[in-house]
Order: sequence, then structure tokens, then C-alpha cells
Amino acid sequence: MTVMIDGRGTAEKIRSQLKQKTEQLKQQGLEPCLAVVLVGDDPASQVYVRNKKRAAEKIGIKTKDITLPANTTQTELLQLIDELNDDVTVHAILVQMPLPTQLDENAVIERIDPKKDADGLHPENLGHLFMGQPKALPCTPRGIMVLLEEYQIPVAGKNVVIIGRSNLVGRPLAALMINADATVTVAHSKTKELSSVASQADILVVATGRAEMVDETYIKEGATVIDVGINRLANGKLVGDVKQASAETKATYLTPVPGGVGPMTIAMLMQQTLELAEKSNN
Ligand SMILES: Nc1nc2c(c(=O)[nH]1)N[C@@H](CN(C=O)c1ccc(C(=O)N[C@@H](CCC(=O)O)C(=O)O)cc1)CN2
Ligand SMILES: [Mg+2]
Repeated sequence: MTVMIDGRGTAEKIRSQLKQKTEQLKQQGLEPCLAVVLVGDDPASQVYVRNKKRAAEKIGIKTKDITLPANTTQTELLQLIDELNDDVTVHAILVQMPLPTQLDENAVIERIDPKKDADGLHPENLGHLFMGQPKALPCTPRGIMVLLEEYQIPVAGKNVVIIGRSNLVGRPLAALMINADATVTVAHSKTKELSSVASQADILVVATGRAEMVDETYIKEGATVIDVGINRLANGKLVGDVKQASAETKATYLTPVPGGVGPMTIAMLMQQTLELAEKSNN
């Protein structure tokens, strides 16, 4: 029997707690505000940004919405970020990724004031995380840790294999897992004998961006499998990086797609916005 981890339900529970928290902050005269920056017209990004604004609105977090054309220059985007950094009414800044190819994502992230880093992706915040003293955290990895906690799945001393080494998921998740006393392997496209490496995992996290790449041959009997992938097939169906039916023959816990990790990313973004607002002096 596989327990399906309910990310949607967990995210909803967190959001209702955050709503109360927001009301308290407002009573204290603090109006939390998240700046949401979207460059270009990538349809998936438009959906994610809309969902983020909707989540903020439901919780009572104000958003400052900025949509820029696809041909925006690096100078223009950096100037916008400088303005948001200087705006005392803005507590958190989010730049939706990916950016159009003419823009340098790392330089953009680096320009955000680390104290307003809603996504926790600024090198200074990643540095704190890797030193075991986290401040702002990347939202998807944080959401994964919260789901494991929610389902009381122990991490300390466990073998964790993460497939994928992105700055958004794999690398920061490795740091969070190390900080939680796991034994961590980060595998990727150049890893030899990948299915054999993966099948050592008590907790297998898959963030490859390759639809249904992982089947039961990658999974140890009784493992927890966290599927970070979101892939839309030609027939319109949304699938993860894990073949779900096949994983269910082995996994004890499994995150579905949709309704697993995705909704937690947005809930964590909301939580971080409130935390940054609270830590600010305005
Ligand atoms: N600045 C950022 N850019 C990107 C991030 C991020 O955390 N910060 N992550 C991804 C996209 N993303 C948020 O931005 C995101 C992706 C998916 C979901 C989600 O809830 N997915 C649903 C399915 C939604 C659908 O139908 O398409 C689910 O899994 O249930 C939330 C956030 C890249 N860019
Ligand atoms: Mg680029």
C-alpha cells in the first residue's frame, strides 16, 4: 500500500494559518507586500504567477504586480529591481523563472536585496543555508522538507538520493537534507548506473524535468518518493518525472503530480513573504 502525500491539502492548511498570521501583522500596522515580476509571455509562467497572486490575495498579502515585455533588457530589469529594493512598502521580491534568453538569471537574482529575497535564491542566502544557518530558503526544497515532517517521515540517518542538481531544487535541497542529518547523494545526467544509485535511497527525490523517467527499477522497496517534475504531455495530461503507477508497486510514500510538491512551493513563498515582512523594519 502506498500512501499518497497530499501536498494540496497540506498547502491549504498552511495557507489558513498564514491568513491568521497576516491578520495579526496588519493589526500591528504591518501590511506585508510581495512584488511579483513576470518578464515575457511564457504560458506556464503566466499560470504560476497568477496562482501566486491568487494565493497572496486569499491570505491577505498585498502584491505589487509588474509585467514586462519579452524584449526587456538586462539594464531595465536590474533598474526595476533596484527600485523594488528601495521601496519600503515592498517586503519580498519574486522574479518568475525562466527569464527570456537575453537576460542573465544569476545576475538578476544577485541584484535582489537578500533581505527581500522571496525565493531564497540569492547567493548570500544559499551561503547561509550551506553553512547550516539558513535565512531565506528556496521554496520548493523547503516545501519538500515540510511535507516529510507533516507525514512524520524521518530524515536523520537516512539515505537520500536527489536526481537533479538545479539551483532551484537539487542543490539547495541537498543542503537542507544535510542540515537534517541525512546522508545525501546528488545524481544527475552524467551519473553512471543511475537506477542502481537511486535504488539505494530511503528517500528518492526526482527533479529531472524528464517526463516519467523514473520507474520501479529506480526505487527501493518501501522508499519515500518525491516527484518534483511537472511535464505537460502532447495529449494535455500533466505528469511528473516519476511513472506513478510503477512507483506505487514499491513506494511506501509518494507525492502525486499534480497536487504534491507544486502547491507547497506557493505556500512556502507566502510563508517566506510574511517572515521577511516581520523581519523588516517597516
Ligand atoms: N522564481 C521562481 N521561478 C520558478 C519557481 C520558483 O519557485 N520561483 N518554480 C517553478 C515554477 N513554480 C513556481 O514558480 C511552480 C510550479 C508548479 C506549481 C504547482 O502548483 N503545480 C501544480 C500543477 C499546476 C498546473 O496545472 O500546471 C501541481 O503540481 O499540483 C507551483 C509553482 C519554476 N519557476
Ligand atoms: Mg538566460
